[in-house]
Amino acid sequence: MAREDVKTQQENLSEIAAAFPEEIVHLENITEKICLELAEAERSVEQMDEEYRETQLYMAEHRNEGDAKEMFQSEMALRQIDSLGASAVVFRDKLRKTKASPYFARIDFLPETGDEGALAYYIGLYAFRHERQLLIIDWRSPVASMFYDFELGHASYDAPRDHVEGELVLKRQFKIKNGEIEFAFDSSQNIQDDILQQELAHTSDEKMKSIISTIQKEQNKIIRNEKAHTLIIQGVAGSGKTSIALHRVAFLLYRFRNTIKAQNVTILSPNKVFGDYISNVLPELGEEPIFEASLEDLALVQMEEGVDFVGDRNPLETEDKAWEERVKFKATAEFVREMDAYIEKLPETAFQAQDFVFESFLVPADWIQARVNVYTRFPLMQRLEAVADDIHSRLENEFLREEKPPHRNRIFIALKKMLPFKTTLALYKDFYRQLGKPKMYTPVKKGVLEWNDVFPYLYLQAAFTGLQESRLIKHLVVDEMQDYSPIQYAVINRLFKCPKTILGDFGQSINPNCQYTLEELHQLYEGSELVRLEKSYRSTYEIIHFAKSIVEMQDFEAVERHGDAPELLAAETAEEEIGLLADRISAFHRGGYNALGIITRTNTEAKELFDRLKERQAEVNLITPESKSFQNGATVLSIQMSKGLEFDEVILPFADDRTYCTEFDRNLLYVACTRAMHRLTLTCTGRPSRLLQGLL
Ligand SMILES: Nc1ncnc2c1ncn2[C@@H]1O[C@H](COP(=O)(O)OP(=O)(O)OP(=O)(O)O)[C@@H](O)[C@H]1O
Repeated sequence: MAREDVKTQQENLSEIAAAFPEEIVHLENITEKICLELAEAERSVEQMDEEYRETQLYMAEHRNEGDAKEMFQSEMALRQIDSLGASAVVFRDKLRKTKASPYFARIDFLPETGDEGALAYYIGLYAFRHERQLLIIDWRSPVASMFYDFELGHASYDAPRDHVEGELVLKRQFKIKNGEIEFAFDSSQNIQDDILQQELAHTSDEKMKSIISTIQKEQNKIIRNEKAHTLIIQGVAGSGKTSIALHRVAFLLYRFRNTIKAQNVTILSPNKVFGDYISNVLPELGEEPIFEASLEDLALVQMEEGVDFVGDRNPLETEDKAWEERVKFKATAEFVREMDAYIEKLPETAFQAQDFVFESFLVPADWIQARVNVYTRFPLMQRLEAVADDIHSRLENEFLREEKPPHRNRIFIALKKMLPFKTTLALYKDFYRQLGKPKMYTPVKKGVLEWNDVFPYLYLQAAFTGLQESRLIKHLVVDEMQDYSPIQYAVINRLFKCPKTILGDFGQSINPNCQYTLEELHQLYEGSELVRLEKSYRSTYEIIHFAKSIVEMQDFEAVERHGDAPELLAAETAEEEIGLLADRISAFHRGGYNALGIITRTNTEAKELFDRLKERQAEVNLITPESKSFQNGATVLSIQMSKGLEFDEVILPFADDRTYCTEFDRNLLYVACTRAMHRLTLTCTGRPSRLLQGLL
């Protein structure tokens, strides 16, 4: 550490000691107690380790003595020590973190009904108790909500069984690092915004981080909403939607800890890179990571044997009009209605009841059809199973007969023969035939579906043979909601009947073939709550102002954090533009930022640019749709792959009038520009895009 830094730190400490002497003492006291608990926790871990080793040794020494019962008991003991040991390690690690940074805020609250004066609450990532006294409260506790929701003066909170009113008489914020107070402010000094600014001014991290000390009031409302079965969050780029959704999961895991565990929550995210980028937030909040899946993962699990599919094509990279028509046709709410109408008629069209005859037994066709119609809640194949049982019981009850009725499986096989279409695939083809649009189904080859057929197929499969519904998942988070089509939502709703948090930004829709609207999505979830976030936290005021002008959006606010205005570098030739980019990449590596994103319109362009930059020895990475993780450094990637990510600095190459010229391209530019936190540069060869006219 440099001498000046040491001096500043010491000066800082003495300033805090002069302004808040009681806080220095309080921190010392609490640290002493944390150390006592930590020493105990460390002893407990060591003891478990020792017990585990001893039991293992004992088992190794006595294994050949042949006492199976004793070995079994030792095995069980080992498992129990292992599981207790794992909890002890988690507890110890939490205490270690608590020691380094025990709390970030203090509120003094005077309840209306209290007669003991104001109570001081210290708020931290984890609650901390010593000798049965609660010394730090969890940020998710009801009392802590007042820190986020109220200024000094009247305040209230909802405890599980009570609503408490009173007055906040003190609100203090801290930053404690390695057990030392780095700063402390009272909110009466109106410094809260400065703390948020400091957080936002940070250079980017490889993984998304938690925001518990600066959660804003409108965000807190969403995080703590426990009433909505489905909560839809429409928020502008950088408004903290993904952060909030993950903090909301942490809140739900805390609030409903007896019924929901991390393994009961899944997040549907656009790709593996994004999944990797957000994977640290919940562990940072002291919770286990949740399962991340993409639509492709879901399809792989559900798809019937013998049917395969290929990944999606990028609509920006294809000129295939017939394909475009197929995709557009299947991406509307009307298409779901067409499928529903077809499915409703399935019991009659996909099953043609005939008399069931076995030796002298006879069950008439109309009785069979009536039974099939009764089981409305089941897929057709399961209905046939149920009807096979019904027929079997009916025949068994014909007790006057000498003959035995046929085996139930034999009846089921006979019923299956009454299906004119034996497979979902055959039925799927018939659906388009009935619509008079057989060309809308164009498989890649026999048994291999195009991506646009995968979810319509699964929807039909749900009605014909059934899907494996998830009972394990009790909360589903859907990120980038604007990227899913109505039929995909229809299948998601079949698979996950649990409460959902659905978030995204319809302004960031980058698929010209899917024009689903927020209103349609809202209507799909009857009784859902829709909240809007209009303030962006990621980018500087200048970047937001620029992005907002591209999409001509009004309801879009920026935090007052200033930086350089976005700039446009125009080159005479393509070669010159690549040279400019290579220079910028070198300057980035010499500078203080961690992450630079060079964002192209398509994946093909990203690959080509990467190769050309490599030829010039530039130090860059490439993210493709197959990539699995996100790293700091300079990275070339497409707009599609940049969704949800952020970079200290963004360069948008090829911002010329041929590359970005349609109204739809405005959305693309908006997504790319709002990935930048601190700095944005556009480069082009020749005429700049008309969409940028007058903006730079
Ligand atoms: N209250 C806050 N305090 C500190 N940082 C915040 C806060 N809210 C959001 N941020 C930061 O703003 C950035 C954007 O957040 P996030 O990625 O969750 O936004 P988003 O709405 O999902 O963005 P996009 O739709 O553009 O992908 C992140 O760096 C996040 O940490």
